[in-house]
Amino acid sequence: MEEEQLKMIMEQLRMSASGSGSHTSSNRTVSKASEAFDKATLVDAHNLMMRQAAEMQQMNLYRLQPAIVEADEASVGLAGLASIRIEELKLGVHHRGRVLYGTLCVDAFKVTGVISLLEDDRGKAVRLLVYNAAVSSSSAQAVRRLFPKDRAVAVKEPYLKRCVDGSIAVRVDNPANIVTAPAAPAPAAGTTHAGFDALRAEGNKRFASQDWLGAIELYSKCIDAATNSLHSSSSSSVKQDASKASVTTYSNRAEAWLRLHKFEKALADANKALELGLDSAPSLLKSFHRKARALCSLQQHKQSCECLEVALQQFPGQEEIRDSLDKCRIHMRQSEYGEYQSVNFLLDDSNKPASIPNYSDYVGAVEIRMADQSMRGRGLFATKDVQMGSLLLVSNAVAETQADRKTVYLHMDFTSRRINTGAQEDIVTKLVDRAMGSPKFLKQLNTLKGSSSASCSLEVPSMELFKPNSVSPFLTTAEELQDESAQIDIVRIREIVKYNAFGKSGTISDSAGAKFGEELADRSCGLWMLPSFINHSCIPNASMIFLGSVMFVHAAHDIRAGEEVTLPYFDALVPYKQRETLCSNWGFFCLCRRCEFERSLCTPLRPIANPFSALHKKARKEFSARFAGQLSNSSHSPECAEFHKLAVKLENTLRSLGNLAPTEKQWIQASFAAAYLAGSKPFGLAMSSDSAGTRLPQLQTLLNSMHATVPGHMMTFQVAAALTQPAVRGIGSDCSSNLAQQLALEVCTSTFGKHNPDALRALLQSYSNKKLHLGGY
Ligand SMILES: C[S@@+](CC[C@H](N)C(=O)[O-])C[C@H]1O[C@@H](n2cnc3c(N)ncnc32)[C@H](O)[C@@H]1O
Repeated sequence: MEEEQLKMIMEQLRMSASGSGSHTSSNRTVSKASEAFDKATLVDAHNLMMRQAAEMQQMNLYRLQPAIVEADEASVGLAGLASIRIEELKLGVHHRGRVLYGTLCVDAFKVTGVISLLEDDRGKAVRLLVYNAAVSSSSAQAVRRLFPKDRAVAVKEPYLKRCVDGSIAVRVDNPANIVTAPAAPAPAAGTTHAGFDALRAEGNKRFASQDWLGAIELYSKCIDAATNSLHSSSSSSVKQDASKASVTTYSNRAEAWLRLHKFEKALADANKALELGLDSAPSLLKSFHRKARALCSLQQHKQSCECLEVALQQFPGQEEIRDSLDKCRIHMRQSEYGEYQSVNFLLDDSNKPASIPNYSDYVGAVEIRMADQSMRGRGLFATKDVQMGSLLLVSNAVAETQADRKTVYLHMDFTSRRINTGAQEDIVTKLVDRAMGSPKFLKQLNTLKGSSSASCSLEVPSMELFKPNSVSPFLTTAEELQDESAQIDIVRIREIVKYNAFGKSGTISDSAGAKFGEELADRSCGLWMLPSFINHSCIPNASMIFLGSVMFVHAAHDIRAGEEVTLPYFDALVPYKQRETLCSNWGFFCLCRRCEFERSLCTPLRPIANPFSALHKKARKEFSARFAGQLSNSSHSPECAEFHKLAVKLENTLRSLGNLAPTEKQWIQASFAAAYLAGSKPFGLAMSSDSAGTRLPQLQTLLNSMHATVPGHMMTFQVAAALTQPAVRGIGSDCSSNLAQQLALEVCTSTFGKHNPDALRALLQSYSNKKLHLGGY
């Protein structure tokens, strides 16, 4: 990416995001409110901006996914807000307790935020800037559907700001602060059979062109018209037509909601279609399927199975339902008993991201409790003794971004006048979108740490909220759905992302933490609900792997009942100072035994730690290159000699430190593992002792240290996999011993969970052959 180009684009966007570009000729500096709210002038400016935005998009240099957060933005309920007119709005004021009603009088478009124009009942207009609305920037259609022309809207607690060019606009950072009125009722033509069919057919056309919102709008009109006819017509044939039309259309709308990942709405529509139940078999079948899919996506696998069992009773010969039921039962076993056949996928030669199966959530023998050290807040604890490799939980990402190299996520902070980039911005938008219409999801989300304030005051939420198949008492009530967005607080959501989201590709720069929005490298990032309660340790007892966007957490060592489950938040196979910085990015200071010990050795280790930290990335790279099948290649990077020297120096320092406990020595060796590896015989320099005769630890000894310190680390697994390779065994290390082979299997169990020895060996072999491509540290 050309930095200059990016800077230029950001600047253009910054201008247009502030209202309109100062380069737009038709924009004048306006000072008087009466001029500022003149509809004709504003429509002209709007149309010009829209054309310019389209031109910019045609340049198609980058796909920009911007999001902006500025003020404190908790959304309140509509009830009790007093209305305010456009001319009464005051500049720079957040009109608390007020609501602005109006009609969207132009086609909306999106640059950094959605831009539209709101007209009130006095014919005055004001530009509307809506940020963080989850509409794909590439789809002008989706923007128009979300903010349709001629639609009545209410803007809660409007905030009027002056833009850089002098124009003024109502700025909305939290999309939950805009309530769009339902579409106008269906025209009279819809009250005949042909009319219903026409509306539904038009909806189906929109559906076929993947305009889900457009389809939903037409389906809704069809349902309204059918319902009106049912109530108002005296003709029994019209009533029958109306009832048939609404059953099919509810079912179709359920599918459109499914496509939009609005599972609660999909479930409500599928339920309605089944309740009315007068439909012909194909539509009824589809409704069962749609209900089952919605329940499955809501992690209600038991209910999903029940739904399909009822369907099978009604349609005994239906193979499709039988197939779905079989699949659903697999999910049921996953979610209830943790029975996953993930190893099959891991060992499948053709394993590709696109073929990753759907996995259900699972909650094993863990619960949330207050952590022992109160400043750690809540943590996840084992409820019984668990063995190494036991599955603790499986969690689907609730929001994830897998950005490619062409996608740039922008964060424009107008308060600090900074523009940052980071995939976390996209997560915020996705979470807001998901929270709209899902009170249960919002409830779950709001249990996560979302501020820097005292961790000890955090509440311990009920585990029922996170367990798959648990419905009651978190059913969505009609009341909750009425003002579904009332609780969405975008500032809090942004903070939640800051404290809980992380990258999964396993490099230091990919981890999110408090580096929110600042790293161009933050391209992959996600949020997992229950795993967000797991605290960090530099000597963790759990490990995580990702299959697609699903996180599997295993016990990486035996864990006793009542013990806290911990994970490394970052690559913890690095020396103390690096870990300290990474912890501080997450907003805490680590008090684990390893950190306390290494802190006490900062002075003697400094001559090694400083040069190592500068070269650490190179060491990792060298190791990875050597590991990736080039072991026979005798060439190595010039730094290898440097790593070797550092490793020798470290061994001598450890010796001079006298009586270190074996665990303490292992911690230090693990911190500098990359230096040992890149400077060692099999992976780097072809020698294992220096001229003075200092011997470096054997590979197996080093592996033991890494495994004892950060089990489940990908580099640890790679070393274990290498131990099983003849190329490494042949170098005269102690790798061929049974003990070494046993250790390799143990490391594999820590990383991938319990499997039979043959499967573990196959995994080690498969990794050696580079067939596995997984996230994790
Ligand atoms: C993903 S959350 C973990 C759950 C959190 N403890 C809670 O109560 O919600 C990350 C936050 O937990 C706290 N934390 C995690 N590990 C910690 C540790 N080892 N020491 C102190 N605080 C820690 C920090 O405040 C961090 O920002």
